[in-house]
Amino acid sequence: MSKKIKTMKWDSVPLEGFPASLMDKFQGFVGLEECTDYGLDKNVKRSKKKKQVNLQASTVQNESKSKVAKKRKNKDNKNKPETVVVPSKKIKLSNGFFVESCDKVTPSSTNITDKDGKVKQKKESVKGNQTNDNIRKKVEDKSDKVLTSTADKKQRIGNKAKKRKLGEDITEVSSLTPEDMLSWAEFKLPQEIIKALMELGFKNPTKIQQLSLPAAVHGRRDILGAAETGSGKTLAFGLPILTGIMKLKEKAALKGLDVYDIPYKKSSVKKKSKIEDQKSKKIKRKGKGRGNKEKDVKESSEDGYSSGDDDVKDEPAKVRNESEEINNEDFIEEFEVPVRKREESVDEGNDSDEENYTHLSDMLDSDDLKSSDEDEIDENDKNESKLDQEDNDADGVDEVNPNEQGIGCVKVIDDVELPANVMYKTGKPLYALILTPTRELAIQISRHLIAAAKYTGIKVATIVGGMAAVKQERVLRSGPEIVVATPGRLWELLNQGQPHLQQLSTVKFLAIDETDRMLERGHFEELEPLLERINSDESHRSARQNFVFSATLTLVHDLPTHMKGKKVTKRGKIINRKINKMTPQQKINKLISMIGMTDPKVVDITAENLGTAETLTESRITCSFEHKDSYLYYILKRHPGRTIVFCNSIGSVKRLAQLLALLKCQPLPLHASMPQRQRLKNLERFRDDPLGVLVATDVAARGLDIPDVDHVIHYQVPKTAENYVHRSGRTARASKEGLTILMIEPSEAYSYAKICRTLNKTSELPTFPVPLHGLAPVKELVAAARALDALLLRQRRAAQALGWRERVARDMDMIVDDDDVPAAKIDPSLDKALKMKRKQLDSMISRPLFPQGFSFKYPTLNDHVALVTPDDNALQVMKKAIETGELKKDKRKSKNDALLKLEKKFKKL
Ligand SMILES: Nc1ncnc2c1ncn2[C@@H]1O[C@H](COP(=O)(O)OP(=O)(O)OP(=O)(O)O)[C@@H](O)[C@H]1O
Repeated sequence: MSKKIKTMKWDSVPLEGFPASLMDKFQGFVGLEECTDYGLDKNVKRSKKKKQVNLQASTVQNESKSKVAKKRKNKDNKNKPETVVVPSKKIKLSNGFFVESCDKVTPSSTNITDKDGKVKQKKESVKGNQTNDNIRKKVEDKSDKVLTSTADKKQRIGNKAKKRKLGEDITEVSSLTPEDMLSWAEFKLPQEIIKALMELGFKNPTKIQQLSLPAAVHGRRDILGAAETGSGKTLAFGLPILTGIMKLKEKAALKGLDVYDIPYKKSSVKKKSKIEDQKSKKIKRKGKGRGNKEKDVKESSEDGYSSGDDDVKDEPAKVRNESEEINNEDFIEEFEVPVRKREESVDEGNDSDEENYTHLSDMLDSDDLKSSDEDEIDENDKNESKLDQEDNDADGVDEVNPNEQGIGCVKVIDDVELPANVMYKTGKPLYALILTPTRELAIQISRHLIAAAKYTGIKVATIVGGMAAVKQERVLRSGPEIVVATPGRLWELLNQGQPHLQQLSTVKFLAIDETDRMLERGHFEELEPLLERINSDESHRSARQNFVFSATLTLVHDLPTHMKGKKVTKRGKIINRKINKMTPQQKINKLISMIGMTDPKVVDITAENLGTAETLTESRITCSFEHKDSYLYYILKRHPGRTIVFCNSIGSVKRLAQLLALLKCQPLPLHASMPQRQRLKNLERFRDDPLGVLVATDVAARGLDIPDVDHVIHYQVPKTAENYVHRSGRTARASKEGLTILMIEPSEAYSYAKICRTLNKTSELPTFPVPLHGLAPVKELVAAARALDALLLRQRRAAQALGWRERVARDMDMIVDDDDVPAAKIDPSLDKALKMKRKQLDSMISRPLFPQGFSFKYPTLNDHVALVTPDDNALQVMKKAIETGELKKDKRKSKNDALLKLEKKFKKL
């Protein structure tokens, strides 16, 4: 040990985020940090000073350099072709921003002159161009009706080069003006948010946004929202959260209060009861006037904003009209809170702080995504802890290089038990927590929020498994106002004592997306303790605003057969164990109590279609198990388009992806046992390819917002009606049209009938038209691919067996000499057969599948040079079939009576 260290004394240091009075509650800390005698901090400061001195010196140099550079730049500019920009409209926003709408913005004159928006606006114009390119490409693909293999390839490659991130919008930079945004005015959202919405091109709120924003923003009510898939639920909770955070910050800054102490929610509710008390007293006093007064109140609440009768949309207005005793201050302002000076560090909002934002591709581009076997199932991010621990070990030296200081810094935390009911204040409050069931959804929601919060300075962090925890911790250290997370990783970091997350019990906003899925028993074991932790402080729980959203919030699926009806025991005793399934109201009540909501407003607009989008066209294909692959291949080839094929298991996804790859369909698999890096890559590739085929499990069923998915194919009947709704909801989003095809084999008839019953379908789904004569050559081709697949499987198994022999020998410390080394080829006949089959398949794929004169508009299923006509559009084909009544005949003729019988049977039950 060096002399310096020997002479040092142990000293106590304040822990980040903990008041000194609580320090003695902790036991088990072994602090070696003091060994550094704060040398690290000092040195950091010193190095900062050094940097400043260097900066000053360099500015003198830079000034002279910049003169030269300017000259060069001018010279360069002279050489460049001049771009003339003619702004068609220039409007000044109330917040002082200028908005121009130009036909061509390359580069805008505003971009050059406007200091504030210089970089951002340039970026936007680039994004806009890329977007246009993308859309143009798609339009060209479809309207030109010609797809050459080279063009197709180029397109795929071109799209790859763009590297947009998951959840990033591809809509064109909108040409909306502030005047177009009037329909948002009634919600009184901050100008910064309106500006972002304008740029996103969101001219009007969607129905769910319209119905939930008044109660959420003005009434500060908890919201239980159920609306069809793709209807904008994310912003229905995102906008109130962003607005609420801005108001809280504003209030804290104005009055010098501690944000932690400002209650947010329930003012309206408490006040409502107070007002109602006063109202009733007044009304009693007024005697005769009572009837009129009541009528007035009722009328003001009948605003069409709620499906229930507990609407508070007009509360502020009502209050003002109603009584003079109740003054007309803003709802937040009404609270008398203990005045406490804020800590200096509270005001941390900084737009330009890029590091505070989590960027998916930042994570992807760096090599800290983990390898395949580290990453298993979303819902159970458990296995990651060990590997991430290694990352954490390195984390201590992340910001300061120990070698530079000469003395390292060691943190030893010995199984610390943090008291659950302690309030943690880090000076950078965590305002909102958003929980989602899948990692991809968390990333997507973050992106949507970041886009809406573009001008607010609010930072959003994404905390998900499958990515290095060290980066996520770093982002958390910067104190983001919003954390979007999956339960597993959040729970892990929370238990590791991550300071920012210790504020979970004081969050002002909690949103649980896809709530019904999240709270399903046995799915997220971390969720229950998480909620316990979040609800551990009663005063904060009751002041917290909660948002619970899903397309199937009020949908209750049938119980599995084993849970209903009579059961005969081994001894022959008959037990009637009929369990009644929950009613929608019971389901909602359960959610309310589990989350700790109070007085929520229920906005359920799923009544008619039970969660599926109005613009969705549903259909089915009934076939034998044997022919499912052929039907699927037929649809993919006959009706090309961006398609998601859903399977019920990881095994099915793997098998199908392998088969489709052999058939040259370029499938992109997605399932929970893939490495996270690959999952995201495949999703991004799928999004960028207008002819992409994603083969996925239900991990992709909920929430994913990939624009312009043309078809959703349920390769297997989903296990529940909820899954059917969510899978189907990946198409027909944001008022666009889409088609879903449910593939049913006889053994799935029961599940199909159950889904129909749960979704109140009075008749069977219409059959998707597939001409049988068109299917014959497809069957032949698929059979050849399957044969090849079987041979490949044999080969893989044999190779695995050989590897196994070698491994066992090594494990037993056996000397493996040359004679023992297995022959490179296990079975020469297998190899030969493989070669032959491959050749055969390739030649079949290259041949026209249909004889000349075949009724299809193009001659082959497999030739990319084939013409694609609008008649090939599956949605149009289906719609036409419905219109012409082809289906009625089909229904009578078909052998699906078994399904109808089953359905009838269900009705009798
Ligand atoms: N006001 C709006 N105007 C136009 N588009 C909007 C608006 N609000 C949201 N969107 C867009 O609608 C699409 C669907 O939104 P979102 O993902 O929030 O749907 P959702 O209801 O949560 O769907 P799901 O139930 O599948 O999770 C997104 O691309 C989003 O950008």
